[in-house]
Amino acid sequence: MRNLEEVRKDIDAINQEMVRLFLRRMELSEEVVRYKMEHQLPIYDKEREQAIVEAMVKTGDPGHLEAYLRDFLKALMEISKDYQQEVLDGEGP
Ligand SMILES: O=C(O)C(=O)C[C@]1(C(=O)O)C=C[C@@H](O)C=C1
Repeated sequence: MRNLEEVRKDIDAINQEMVRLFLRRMELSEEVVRYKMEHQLPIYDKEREQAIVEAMVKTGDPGHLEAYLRDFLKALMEISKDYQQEVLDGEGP
């Protein structure tokens, strides 16, 4: 078994990548909501969310971690929608 410090180093590296990707995803989410505002479309798109989760479960092949992957993706989209609502309300950048 590897020691705690080594494993934490790997987690730190993953966190760095994830933060970069998360912030990029949020930028794209803002782009989407600005499009939606212009075209009078609702923030919430149930079909799109379901399609994302199913596609990621299929390609990610998470095995026994499937429920956690589903929770992770749903949490990401909740955060994305919160941000979109903020932009819509005019509180965004
Ligand atoms: O694809 C969209 O329509 C988005 O607004 C993006 C996004 C997401 O964060 O993935 C957010 C809200 C929608 O309910 C679906 C997906």
